[in-house]
Amino acid sequence: MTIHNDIRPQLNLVRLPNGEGLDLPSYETSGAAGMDLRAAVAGNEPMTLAPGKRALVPTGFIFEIPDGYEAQIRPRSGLAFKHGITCLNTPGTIDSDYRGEVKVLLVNLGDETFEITRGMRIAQMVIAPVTQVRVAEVTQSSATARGAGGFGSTGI
Ligand SMILES: O=c1ccn([C@H]2C[C@H](O)[C@@H](COP(=O)(O)OP(=O)(O)OP(=O)(O)O)O2)c(=O)[nH]1
Repeated sequence: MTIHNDIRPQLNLVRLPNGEGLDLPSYETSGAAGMDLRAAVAGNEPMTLAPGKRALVPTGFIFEIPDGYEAQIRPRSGLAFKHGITCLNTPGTIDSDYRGEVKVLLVNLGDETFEITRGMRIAQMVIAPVTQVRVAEVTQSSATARGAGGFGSTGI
């Protein structure tokens, strides 16, 4: 019998044919919040992203996010700072019941064409707890000190 001392939730991954040979998503340091995701573009055919253009970049894996969690796909700050490469829909939401290939929606906000090569770490994925609520329609909202104040109502 195998005894598992690791109490972290388990993330099952299914490797797709285009993910053959790619490293698994991984935490780069022991305290990293996000796992880096790699581009599953063809090895002999890098994807080019011209300034202002967007592209859905495959990761080569199906992720089985554990029940009660979601995955958030976020940009890598280095790519954003150096090349203007970010996620258009940040944070992208991966639902726990999604069973398709996870893809990363990148956009080039820089002023030079960017080349995405196979295995390049293009984004990071944070696993976060999700709370679903019961929805109830009521006739009146409860009173609070803030009331309807917002958008700078407390001063800038
Ligand atoms: O960056 C992303 C965002 C989403 N997805 C996948 C996983 C997610 O569970 C599914 C649906 O995403 P979302 O809810 O953002 O899409 P939608 O536009 O609301 O479409 P749907 O009607 O399919 O929910 O698409 C990705 O692979 N990458």
